[in-house]
Amino acid sequence: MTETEGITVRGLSKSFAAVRAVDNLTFDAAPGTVTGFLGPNGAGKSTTLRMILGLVRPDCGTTTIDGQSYHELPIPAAVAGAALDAEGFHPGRAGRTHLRIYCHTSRVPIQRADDVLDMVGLTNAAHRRIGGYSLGMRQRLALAVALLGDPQVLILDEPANGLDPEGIVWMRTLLRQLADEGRTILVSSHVLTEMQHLADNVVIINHGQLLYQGPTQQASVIDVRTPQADALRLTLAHRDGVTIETLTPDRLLVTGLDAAAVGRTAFEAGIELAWLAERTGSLENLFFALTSAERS
Ligand SMILES: Nc1ncnc2c1ncn2[C@@H]1O[C@H](COP(=O)(O)OP(=O)(O)OP(=O)(O)O)[C@@H](O)[C@H]1O
Repeated sequence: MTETEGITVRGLSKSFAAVRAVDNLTFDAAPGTVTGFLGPNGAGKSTTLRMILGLVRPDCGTTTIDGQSYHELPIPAAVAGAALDAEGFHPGRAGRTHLRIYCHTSRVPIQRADDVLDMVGLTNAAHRRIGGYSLGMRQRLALAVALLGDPQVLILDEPANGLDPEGIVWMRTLLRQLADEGRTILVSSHVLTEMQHLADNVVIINHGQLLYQGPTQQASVIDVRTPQADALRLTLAHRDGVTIETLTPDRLLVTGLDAAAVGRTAFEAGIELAWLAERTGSLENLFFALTSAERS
């Protein structure tokens, strides 16, 4: 494994007919960390991951892995491994045969198939037909495929889906170990409590737009009411790392600043505040505060 620059996403947009699946999205996933990629159903997570992997062409914007677009990578499997779903396996094939075929197409030594089977705990099922695998076993096999090229970057779409509690702990331990080795792990999930334990940083999106990027543990959101919401929005918007969600015409949710910084900025700009609260705590609180904007 060599040095990596992680994943960058810059101004990424994609529409399918009238649906704006991803809307001017910018974020990073850094080496040595697990980045949780969160959002409600239909938020645009899978479309984003597919654009990073060169499977969907963006309308505009760029994504890089290790400083290059996916298509520019000389041996993609050696740089980025992906597990996008646990379907699409040939049911009549044994797990080991499936991996050996991938070894061939990915230009990886055939012995690597047994190594990754061992890593994902499927050695005993290596000769069984995939059609007889449980969903959790297929998830492990998908992860094994992603690991074949010993990549610096792993992109996983809902990898814990179908795993039992023991499997979830196993996955968490493995991903943590891979990140500690300096790899970049980008993992989408609906399981917020799991992300609280696993992810160093989270990226939360809704309607294809970034709502929050930051450390999981310090995740907090400032809930602010002001009769001058437009003015406050304009004043805060130019700050790096700040995202602002308009809940109602007089209420904003601000991330990327603490309550004192929001209050000070408003004071300095002569903007009246009616109410200011910092919501900290679980990732779940932050997620629901941010994604409930249109329900308020
Ligand atoms: N190939 C496609 N053709 C048409 N619309 C699409 C296509 N792919 C995605 N979409 C739409 O784009 C939006 C974002 O979908 P996407 O699958 O990226 O979201 P997601 O966050 O991964 O959702 P989920 O958590 O449910 O998997 C949705 O409205 C979806 O219906």
